[in-house]
Amino acid sequence: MSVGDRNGKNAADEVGPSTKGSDFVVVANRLPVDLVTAPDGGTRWKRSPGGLVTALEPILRGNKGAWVGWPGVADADPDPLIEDGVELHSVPLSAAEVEDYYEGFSNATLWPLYHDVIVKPVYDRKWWSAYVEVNRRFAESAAKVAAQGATVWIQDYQLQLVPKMLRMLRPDLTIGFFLHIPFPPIELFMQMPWRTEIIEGLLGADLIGFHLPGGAQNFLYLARRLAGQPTSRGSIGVRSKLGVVQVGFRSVRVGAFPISIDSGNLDERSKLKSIRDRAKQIRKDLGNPKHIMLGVDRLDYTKGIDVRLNALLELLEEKRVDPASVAMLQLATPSRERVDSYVQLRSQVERQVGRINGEYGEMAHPVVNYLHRPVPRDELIAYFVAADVMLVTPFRDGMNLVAKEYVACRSDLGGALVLSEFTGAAAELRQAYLCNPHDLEGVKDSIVAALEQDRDEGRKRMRALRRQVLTHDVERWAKSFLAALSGGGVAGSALIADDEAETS
Ligand SMILES: Nc1nc2c(ncn2[C@@H]2O[C@H](COP(=O)(O)OP(=O)(O)O)[C@@H](O)[C@H]2O)c(=O)[nH]1
Ligand SMILES: O=P(O)(O)OC[C@H]1O[C@H](O[C@H]2O[C@H](CO)[C@@H](O)[C@H](O)[C@H]2O)[C@H](O)[C@@H](O)[C@@H]1O
Repeated sequence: MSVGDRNGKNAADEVGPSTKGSDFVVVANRLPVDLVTAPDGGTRWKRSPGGLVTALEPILRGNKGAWVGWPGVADADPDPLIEDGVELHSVPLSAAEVEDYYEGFSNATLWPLYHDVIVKPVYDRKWWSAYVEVNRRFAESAAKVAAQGATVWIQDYQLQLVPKMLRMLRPDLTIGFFLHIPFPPIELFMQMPWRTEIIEGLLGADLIGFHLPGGAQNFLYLARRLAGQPTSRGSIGVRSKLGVVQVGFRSVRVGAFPISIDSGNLDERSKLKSIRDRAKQIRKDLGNPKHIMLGVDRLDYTKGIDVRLNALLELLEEKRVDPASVAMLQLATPSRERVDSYVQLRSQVERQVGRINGEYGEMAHPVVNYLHRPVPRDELIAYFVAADVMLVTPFRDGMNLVAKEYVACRSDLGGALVLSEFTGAAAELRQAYLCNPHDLEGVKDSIVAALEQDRDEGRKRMRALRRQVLTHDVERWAKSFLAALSGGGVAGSALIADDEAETS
């Protein structure tokens, strides 16, 4: 989506809500663009950060659909506009709602609960009320925008009540829901005071998608246990063998659809001379080290940035890595900056960077080059091309698109990927140097193995990784989900109720 420096209110192609409505509507917490305030006080649109936008952008461009979402700043209510043929409809949030619904319930309750309770989730009744109210507003907006019989695809944990709310407003719609983060194990989910409301909210959809079969399986169990609905018994496959929850006369299907990237486009861009030249310049600017190590993440405690910094520090202390031969580049994009756990993480990471550089850096040559700001897309691609070792070490991650992007950028078959087993991507990228982020010695060994890999072994691994990423792109993800939503896919077999499941 090409987003220029346009004023949010005065764009030439603003539209009123279409009278007929759209046949394909995406509903997500964020619009694919953010409204930002310029130094002169005016507003302009800027591309939003994060994997979700990266993933859905090509599909919408091709479908001339509509997108319902928050414009990214409190109290803004821009008129609808058309961007690359896609109608963008804003759902405004007040400052109090940003605090309670977005920073609070979405990112200090659901996010940590669904990511293995890495930090303790906060259960606050006021936040829950805001979540219900904002979900209702998203449902009402989607109900207005969708044409008769349209397909509506709701995205992610911020909007888990929308499927049921929307179905009540518009029973004519086909409703899909996709969860971009892990769906937690039963023992953790049961902490949630509003657990039944969330499961029932999701059951308003016709198809509920997860990245991995394990998440789908967790959901089936909870639908039986908390909503008391019979479910299918068979195991769920990847893009195959859907599960079923019987809700009255409706069959709600449940499946695993691992998301991916626009790998063809990245492969092409990474071969551009301008990007290759920039990659060479980056190596030069870093002092021509033997090895460049790279981390690219939102500054989030799930991503394990602290793990890789600890590993590097110990490797330097143990002289297993020579500070003169490596340069690490860590891009940590600002994220959820007013949430406590994120504020604490920033201090921790910056202390670690300072310690490594204080002890092992040289004048004008720090070991860790740390950037706490977003960089343009082509600059990021040049980082991927330049990096000898890509470090992806989350404690838990729904997918992790960065791992796939690195692979897509390595048509030279160079580079090595160190990848946490606790990412969704690890299920597909088996030829990476897999590691357990809770096992520091294991992480260190994986980093050393990647740094010291034999050229032929590295090429063999990268060739296999690329085969996977180039043949399983974001288009395949969307098509497989939408095909199943429109009736394709193999349903599970016999239905079981909770009492039978407990004994089986
Ligand atoms: N252009 C640009 N993209 C970034 C930057 N930092 C992260 N990204 C992109 O944001 C996405 C992150 O997705 P993912 O790894 O799945 O993690 P998520 O942040 O939890 O969604 C990837 O597509 C990254 O390339 C940045 O500084 N600039
Ligand atoms: O909108 P923010 O609060 O700034 O956060 C950015 C996005 O982060 C999450 O991304 C997830 O989706 C990726 C694509 O499926 C996946 O690869 C990654 O593992 C997830 O963490 C979040 O789910 C999005 O809703 C946010 O927009």
